[in-house]
Amino acid sequence: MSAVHRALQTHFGFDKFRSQQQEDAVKAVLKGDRDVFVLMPTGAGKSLCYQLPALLASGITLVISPLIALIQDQVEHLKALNVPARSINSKLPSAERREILADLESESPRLKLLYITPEMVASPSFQPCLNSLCARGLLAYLAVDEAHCVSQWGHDFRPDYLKLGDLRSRLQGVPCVALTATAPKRVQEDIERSLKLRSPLVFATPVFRKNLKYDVIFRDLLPDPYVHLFAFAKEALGGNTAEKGCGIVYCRTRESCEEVAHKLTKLGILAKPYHAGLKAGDRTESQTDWMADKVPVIVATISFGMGVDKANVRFVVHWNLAKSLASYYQESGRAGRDGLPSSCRIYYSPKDRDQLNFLIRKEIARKQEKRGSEKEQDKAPILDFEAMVAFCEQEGCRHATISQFFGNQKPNCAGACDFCRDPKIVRAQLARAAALSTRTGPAQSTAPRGPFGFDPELYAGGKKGYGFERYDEEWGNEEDDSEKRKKVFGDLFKKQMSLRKGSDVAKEKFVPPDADCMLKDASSQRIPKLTVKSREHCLSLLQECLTNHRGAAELSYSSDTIDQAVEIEHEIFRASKSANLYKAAVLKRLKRKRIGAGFRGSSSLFQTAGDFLKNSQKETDKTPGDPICEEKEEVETGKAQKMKSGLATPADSSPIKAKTSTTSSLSSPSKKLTKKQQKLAEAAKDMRCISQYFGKKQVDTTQTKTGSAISEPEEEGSENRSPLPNDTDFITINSMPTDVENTSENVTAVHMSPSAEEMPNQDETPMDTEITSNQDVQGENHEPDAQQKSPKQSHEDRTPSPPVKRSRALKDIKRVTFDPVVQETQFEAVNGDTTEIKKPVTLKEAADIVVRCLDPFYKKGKFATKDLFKSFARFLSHLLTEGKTANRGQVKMEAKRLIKGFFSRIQRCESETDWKHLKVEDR
Ligand SMILES: Nc1ncnc2c1ncn2[C@@H]1O[C@H](COP(=O)(O)OP(=O)(O)OP(=O)(O)O)[C@@H](O)[C@H]1O
Ligand SMILES: [Zn+2]
Repeated sequence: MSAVHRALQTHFGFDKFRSQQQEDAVKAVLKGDRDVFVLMPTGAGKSLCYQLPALLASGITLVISPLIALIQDQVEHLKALNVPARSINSKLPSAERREILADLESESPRLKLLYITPEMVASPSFQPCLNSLCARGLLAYLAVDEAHCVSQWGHDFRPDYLKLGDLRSRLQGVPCVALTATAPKRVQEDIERSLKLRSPLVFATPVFRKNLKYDVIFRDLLPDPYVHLFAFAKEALGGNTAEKGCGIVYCRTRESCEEVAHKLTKLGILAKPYHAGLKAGDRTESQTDWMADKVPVIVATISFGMGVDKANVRFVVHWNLAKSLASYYQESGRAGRDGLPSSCRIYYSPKDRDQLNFLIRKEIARKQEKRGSEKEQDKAPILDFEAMVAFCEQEGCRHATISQFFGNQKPNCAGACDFCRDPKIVRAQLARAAALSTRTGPAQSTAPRGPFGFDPELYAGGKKGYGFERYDEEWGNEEDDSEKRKKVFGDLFKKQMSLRKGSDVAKEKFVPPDADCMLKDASSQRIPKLTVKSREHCLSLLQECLTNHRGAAELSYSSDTIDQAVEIEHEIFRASKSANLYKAAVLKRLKRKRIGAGFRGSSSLFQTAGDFLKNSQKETDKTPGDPICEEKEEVETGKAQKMKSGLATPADSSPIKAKTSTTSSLSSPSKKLTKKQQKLAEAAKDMRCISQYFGKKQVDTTQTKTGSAISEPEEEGSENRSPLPNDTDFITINSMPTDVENTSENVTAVHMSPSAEEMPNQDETPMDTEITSNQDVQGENHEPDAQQKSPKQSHEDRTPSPPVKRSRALKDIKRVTFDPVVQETQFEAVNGDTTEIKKPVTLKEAADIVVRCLDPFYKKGKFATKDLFKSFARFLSHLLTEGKTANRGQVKMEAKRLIKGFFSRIQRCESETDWKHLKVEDR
């Protein structure tokens, strides 16, 4: 037996080395002629690579370790083995410190290993001791544990580790051993450079594990991802004839853990969730049941798995993307530790990618704001994440990507990944995914800007580090809507106040999208002054337009129209150079669609679901592809028809529109508008709708002349001169792009004078209705807006009113509502209370109302499936219309009451039986 093996046995009690790498590394260190770099996974036994040589060499090994806690562990462990190891640190009692220093100063110190933090190494108090050891040639090795801390690319970067380069220079002739777990190539290079390792011998555990089969499935392309996952898990576990095996599904949120576990169990594989939201007892039970093979699948956030070493993990699924390729390798590496074939799969979704990308950037920005500066290291999480995304979106061997990422040679995959097994399938999947999304590159949506791609001013300060672990725990705990609203209001208010004080708000603070923001490129600030809220509002208009186009029978508001609207909005966003051009393009889309939409050929106020279906079918036949893009203007579509078609946007429901609606439906349902008139009216509505949301400076020439309102149109890119709330962009007539020039002129005309020529029915509106509406607007709706009003606006509100019509038009125009939900509610309240009082809602209208009321619940995961959501919406719509003649307001109230009652009794809708009782009890 060699001296090394004997020492291994005597001092550490091990019969053999754990791996060839470990033995080779120990021997290389012992030889002492070269620096050594040890790259092995956690738990592989790296420490032994310097501890054993330290015992065999003469002199002292100085071990740098980043944390006192880690040091204490190591020292305790070595002391228990009777190895003379000590540490000098700030927590050490002074008597002990004196004792250690005395030993180190002695002629032949007893100590073999001295553990120390990088801060202590650099501290003046330690310098005499260090110099003395150096001068007397008593330093055997310099060991740098957790060497990745030296790299700015590493997630644990410690500035004091950089000083180790200087130390290294002072310790000429003392071999250095750097140790870290598997690290990306660029981190390895950084370590070598920073620690001034001289052509080190590298001992690295190869990352390639041929028993692991990697693949990526695009989740959005699947008809039912849960069924897909179930089939995969079943196969990986060996079907029914399986010997005991188990699997892990990693999710980012608590909700998805619950959801996936529930689905798998329902489909036939017992699965338990594991996340920080569970009671400690339940969490432990999930883990112990899984460890004991009582439950085959654990569905967990990434907090699960630390220290879990289970050999028979047959699959590791990532339902959500990992934050970096390094993390993914580590997490997926929990599969197949027994060496048997196992599978690692990612259910990839670009939406998921965008969300995580946003979170990562937000976290970095938080950190930057906290520290007040950007640093090189800020780039690391982005690059790591981009590597993860590239892994999913690539056409190439997955194993090769991982190996090369960690600086290993390209391995012989031999069909252990989807690409090597069948590249055609991977390519086909990518092509389908590309067709589904207009997006092409991984980092496109949040293209880096500024030195590190971030504007540190963008986000609020954070509480701790990058804290990625928080993603898995807090992602699902979003503030509720009212909180968000309050925040938006609060921010606007503050901004207003600072403007009033004349403070210099040089740069608009970008309000980042909420976590559940559906916009693509949501955090992009490419278009100056275009806010997320504005975009979201436009999205909702497009979505609504699409929904109405398709019809309530499909109840498509909830899913595919959303996706479609998201695509259209994004397309407009990408193609627009300025906020005004963006808005004009949205307007154009809405306008086109509206003019062509509605219930063609029908002038009846009442339409059966059957008629509706027929109409929408006709429409579908006529307009293949993008329903918004393909227009067919129909001159004969009457106002009443349009109103009835359910194209009710917030502005559609405005008093002006309500009035028009009433009169048209009461007095002249068959009255035809000329094509131009119709365009004018529609443009007016659309413009008002968008403008109201954008909180525009609506230019009314009367106002302009009297100087009581905004006197100058805002110019593109100019600073805010307006005292109006600044969440907003401004549509002004002068700055409207040429392609909507006619429209904007007409808008002016309508706003200036909603005369009979443009809106022929208005004159027929009874005055009392008008006044009532106006009072409603003031009485019910001013309150929420109060904070946002500028002094000027308030002043205007107090000035004597012009004639009623104009006064009301101006009220609408000046109204600044930042929250589309609030706005919508307000307008609907007006609408319901006054103008449509006698008009019974159709099934389709009821469906619109129901879907809108129900949508927030769906988004909060209150429905087990989308189908359940649709089904429930359908059920409620029928319930609310069958044998009843209620108006919109009543239907809405009733819908809200039913939904509220429903969810007060159940946590989550799991099946159709959940609402069976509704008819009996609640109606
Ligand atoms: N040759 C060996 N035979 C058996 N056990 C070993 C051997 N070498 C090390 N070990 C044990 O393996 C465990 C992990 O070792 P160690 O803590 O050195 O891992 P590591 O690679 O440094 O991990 P980390 O990255 O967490 O620091 C320890 O309990 C250690 O005692
Ligand atoms: Zn491969």
